[in-house]
Amino acid sequence: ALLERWLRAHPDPREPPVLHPRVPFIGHIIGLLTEGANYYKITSTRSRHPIYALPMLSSQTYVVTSPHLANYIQRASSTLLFEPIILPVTQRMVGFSKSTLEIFRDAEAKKAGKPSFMDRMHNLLYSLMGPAEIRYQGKIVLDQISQRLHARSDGEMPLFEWCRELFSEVTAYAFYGPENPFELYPGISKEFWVWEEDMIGVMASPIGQVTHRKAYLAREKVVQKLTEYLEKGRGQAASPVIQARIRLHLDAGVPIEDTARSEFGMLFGTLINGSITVFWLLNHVLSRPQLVEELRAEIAKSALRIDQSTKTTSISFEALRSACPILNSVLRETLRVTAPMTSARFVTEDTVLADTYLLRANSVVQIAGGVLHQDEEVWGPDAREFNPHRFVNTPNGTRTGSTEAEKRSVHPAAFRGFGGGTVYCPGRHFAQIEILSLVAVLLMGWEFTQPKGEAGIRWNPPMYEKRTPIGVMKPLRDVNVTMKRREEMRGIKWSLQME
Ligand code: HEM
Repeated sequence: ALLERWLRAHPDPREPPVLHPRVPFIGHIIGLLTEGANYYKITSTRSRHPIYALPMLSSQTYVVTSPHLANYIQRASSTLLFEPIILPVTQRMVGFSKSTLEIFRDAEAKKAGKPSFMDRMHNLLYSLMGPAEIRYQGKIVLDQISQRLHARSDGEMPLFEWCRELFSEVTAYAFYGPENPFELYPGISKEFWVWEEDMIGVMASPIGQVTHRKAYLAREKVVQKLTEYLEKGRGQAASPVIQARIRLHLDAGVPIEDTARSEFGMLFGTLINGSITVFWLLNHVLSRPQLVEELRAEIAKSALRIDQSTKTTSISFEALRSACPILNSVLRETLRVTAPMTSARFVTEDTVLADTYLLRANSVVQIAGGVLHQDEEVWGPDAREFNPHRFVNTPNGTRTGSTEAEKRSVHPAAFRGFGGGTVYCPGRHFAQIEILSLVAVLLMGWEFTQPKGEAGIRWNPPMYEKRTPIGVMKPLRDVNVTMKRREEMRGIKWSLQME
């Protein structure tokens, strides 16, 4: 307490204002653990500064709530690093060994000024997942979605569970090939989501295998199947990006089991945010009948082709991307209201931000996406509402307001759905192919009505806002619907195309 008092009395005047916890040392840690993504909203209401410091034990976390400063954080990528944060987090998440962690840290290469293991991984992902490189994999995922929807019969279902199963299976197929564990062992997808449900518990507990046994065992089952996948050489049919990742690991001397654990971490990136986003997008659209009609008209006009001779209806992803502004806007708006991304970076040396704020070495700085996404200054008075047309004119979004001056384009760093700067999600092009195409075919081909015996569909479940902010927020309950082919689309064969 004395030390804390001394530190409080001697801050550098350039340091961001400090928001002291109500319980000394650990108050903010307790707040984050109990309030999750919500906690930054609570502290930002108390602080009201564009950047402030939350002291935690002997260190501190700076929280950024202005798009202008978020932009500076993105640009200071030589001293504000993702790697010192993501490596220990991934190790706790997937459980690889200490020796593998050292291979990933690659101190030798860094000392010699050569690209480290993580640099090479970063370059590999960004070079193999660009819009052009991802087209072949895009075609596979679209074929998979078409085939699986054809095989589906009408009936009742829990929408979130259905979305995540379908999305997990088609995505795993596109990344890991036809002999991926999700394809060979149908129960594995469920195991993956059992782990996801309690992954924070497994990560936070020093003895997760005892205290959060169910989730821990589920993870180990998936890892075991991924290890078998690698041992049997099934990765040879994987996408180019996965083949290159596997080669990079094995060439660097990472054991097969830890390579499998690293791929388990990749599944976290590829499956979770996308599945949850599809659910929320459908929820926001299907609960607004007028928006459903508007989107159907947009897709029918710009992206749908009907071949009467073969009774095939095709939807072109390229047209969805470039000629369906409302659909694209709805995707970004869905992320804006459900994704409180925090872009955490480790401050490796004292850094002065925007010529004004001093960030101390060995601290953490986070961009509070959840706060930024609800800021009325940034988005206008309807910041807390879902506005499907917000991103129609520009991908950065337009501020709502009553005068022309108020209706200005939003700062490009305010939308945090895919991060930004050097850690701009490399999977975003692929996610866009899957999500836009899946939603478009569901809207054109199916109706979602209330299940028998129920008074209506219970749309808009509450979001799991109190979870530690790791991605798009999950719904706290599922939404039951009856999914039925539209009369005018019966007997039609669907084909999702890239072009
Ligand atoms: C809707 C779907 C998705 C969302 C909302 C999303 C969101 C994000 C965000 C916000 C970040 C930045 C994290 C930060 O700044 O700290 C990120 C990074 C990342 N994402 Fe995604 N993502 C999605 C889909 C995917 C897919 C399909 C992949 C598959 C490859 C992927 C792989 C990654 C990876 C590997 C990183 C870390 C990049 C690096 O180390 O530089 N994501 N994602």
